[in-house]
Amino acid sequence: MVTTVKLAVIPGDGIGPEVVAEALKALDAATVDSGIEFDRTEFQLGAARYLETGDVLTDDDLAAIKSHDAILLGAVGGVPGDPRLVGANIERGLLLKLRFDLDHYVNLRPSVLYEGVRSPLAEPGDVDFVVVREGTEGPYVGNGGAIRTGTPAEVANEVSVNTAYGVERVVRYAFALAASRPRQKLTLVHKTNVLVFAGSLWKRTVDRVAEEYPEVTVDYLHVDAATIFLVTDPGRFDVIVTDNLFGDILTDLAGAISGGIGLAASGNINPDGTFPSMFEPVHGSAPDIAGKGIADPTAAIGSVALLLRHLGEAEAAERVERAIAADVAERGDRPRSTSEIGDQIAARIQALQPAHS
Ligand SMILES: NC(=O)C1=CN([C@@H]2O[C@H](COP(=O)(O)OP(=O)(O)OC[C@H]3O[C@@H](n4cnc5c(N)ncnc54)[C@H](O)[C@@H]3O)[C@@H](O)[C@H]2O)C=CC1
Ligand SMILES: CC(C)CC(=O)C(=O)O
Ligand SMILES: [Mg+2]
Repeated sequence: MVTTVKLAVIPGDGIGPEVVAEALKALDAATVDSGIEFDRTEFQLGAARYLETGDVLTDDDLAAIKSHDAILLGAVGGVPGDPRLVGANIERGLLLKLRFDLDHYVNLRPSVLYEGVRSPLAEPGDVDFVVVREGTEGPYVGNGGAIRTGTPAEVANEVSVNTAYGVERVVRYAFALAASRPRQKLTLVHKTNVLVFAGSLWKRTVDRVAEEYPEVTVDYLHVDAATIFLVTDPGRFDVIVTDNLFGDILTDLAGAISGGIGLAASGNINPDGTFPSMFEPVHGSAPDIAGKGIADPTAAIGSVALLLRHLGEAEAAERVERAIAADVAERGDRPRSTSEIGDQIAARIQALQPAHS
């Protein structure tokens, strides 16, 4: 019997469509002759659509996306500072709206330094950790405003929202993940010394849930110190749990130390299964390299592995991951185009036969 998965594909802007095309090659290669097939619908959303039509995300778009089983997204957003996009709020009105409305409260961002990949760190050691970034709260919720805008007396607020409900559910997810990994370690990253109200809620929640996981070693770092240790001793991290803003920043750094942002995959997960989860590279639309065919599609392909694992297709996910590991191990300094990398990873995926065949 073949299971059909309804997949919403949002290529987006800049390098988004370039890397999504390669991710779809990997998805096809991983699921050829398998028990799963993808019924794909493409949604043209992002800065380009906004400039053409004035729409960011209509109610019809949202309803249609919700009717799918999963989402694959490239990246959205134009050139930072483009005056035509001021006020359009593509990131908040599209990307964050999807994450919030589809209750993607876990933003899962693994970092592995694959063998053969060069890190900018002289002695990176064993880099293998996962950032569990809260995805629906924090300073990204749009709880703010400004007065006297444009005058010397302007005041702008952007208030971070942290609820007991929201913090507890992501902390519980992070503990369960830590308990399932060999090193069983969880690090809370926050700024409890200054952000005392939110910090206290996060710390108390971690301490309380920790009592249910005696096998998990719990550590705490202020976010500024965490940036030091990510660079000087990344091997100390296993699972990091943190808020939306800190997680956003730390995962670009994590991508950089693990060989580059072009390798960093992510999943916006709704663990309850009420809404479709969304898989995307950590990076943005990279307008500086868009259209040149030089974007690294590995992060988007890695996001396909996360998608497959989320759908319960562990064997196919593993083949994608093994193909990526084999590809990056042999990269060296040889320049390859986006499509060359995608073709070669897809060929490796196909060559790795399923264990049962
Ligand atoms: N999930 C999303 O859709 C995200 C969207 N954005 C949006 O993307 C636009 C550009 O944002 P930036 O801050 O410049 O971040 P960015 O991640 O797009 O680019 C930062 C740097 O990394 C490089 N880079 C990114 N992905 C790469 C890849 N796959 N291969 C090789 N190099 C890569 C870029 O060339 C650039 O030099 C903005 O409009 C921003 O709001 C930013 C982050 C995430
Ligand atoms: C709109 C931003 C929150 C996107 C981003 O930078 C991210 O999710 O990493
Ligand atoms: Mg980011």
